[in-house]
Amino acid sequence: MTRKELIEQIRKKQSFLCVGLDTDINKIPDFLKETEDPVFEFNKRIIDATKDYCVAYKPNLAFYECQGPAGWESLRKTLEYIPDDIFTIADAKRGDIGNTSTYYAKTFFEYLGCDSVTIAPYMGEDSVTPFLEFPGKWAIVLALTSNAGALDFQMISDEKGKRLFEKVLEKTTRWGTPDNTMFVVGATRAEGIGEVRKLVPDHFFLVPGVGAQGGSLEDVTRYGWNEDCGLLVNSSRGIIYASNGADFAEAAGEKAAEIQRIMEKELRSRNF
Ligand SMILES: O=c1ccn([C@@H]2O[C@H](COP(=O)(O)O)[C@@H](O)[C@H]2O)c(=O)[nH]1
Repeated sequence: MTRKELIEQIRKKQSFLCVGLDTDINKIPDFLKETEDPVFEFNKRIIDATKDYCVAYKPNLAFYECQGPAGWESLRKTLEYIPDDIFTIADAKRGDIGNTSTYYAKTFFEYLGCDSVTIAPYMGEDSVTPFLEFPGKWAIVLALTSNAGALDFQMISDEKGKRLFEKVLEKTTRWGTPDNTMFVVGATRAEGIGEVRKLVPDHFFLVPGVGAQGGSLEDVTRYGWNEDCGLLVNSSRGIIYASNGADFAEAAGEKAAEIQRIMEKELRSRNF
């Protein structure tokens, strides 16, 4: 999906919500466990209930890979089921020597047909650029993450006071463009979102950390907004486990609709 198409979807749906498909087999309602593919059946119902309120889905690979070949099949079927006009993110946090990164890119972009994949940039240029060679596809590079451990490396400063996450932004913006690169910036660091926005005014941010991790949607919008919206805000557990009963899909739909209404207010107040 191109940037123009993504922005069109945000305008049309008045939403910049990404629903995280972190589908934990242990949290799936019992009645679905009797089906042939419980993870897919769960996701299918979540997608049916939430697709009108979101512009992106983000399956996190950990929840699928742990199931072996069956998990990969659940993931493949899920991605195939997601409507074509919704942006898909494989949250896989990949990146390796160039030759290997090319094959990761082929896996996510060609075999699974995802629009984007999350990238850990620690191995540098040749680990990231292979993901930028696929027209219409995106690399979503970890910049300032939402977890406590973000402080261990990302905030380390060099002798001039430049922090590691700033160096990541400076370098990666030279390798790609705002049409094929996004950055992960955690919602738990509202002031950090503002700092990143100043450094990269044009790029889209994937922002996890609202909902279960406590980040504020209003703060994310205040600090992260750019003239194209520039935000995809993810919530996983807060939506897909809004209820653990037979009404789980209905509850997920209600939660997604509630977030979309807040987003619509934010978008309209900026004449978007
Ligand atoms: O900085 C980061 C990067 C990725 N994540 C991932 O996003 C979701 C968040 O799930 P919630 O249930 O909404 O907390 C999950 O897949 C993480 O692995 C992140 O949280 N922070």
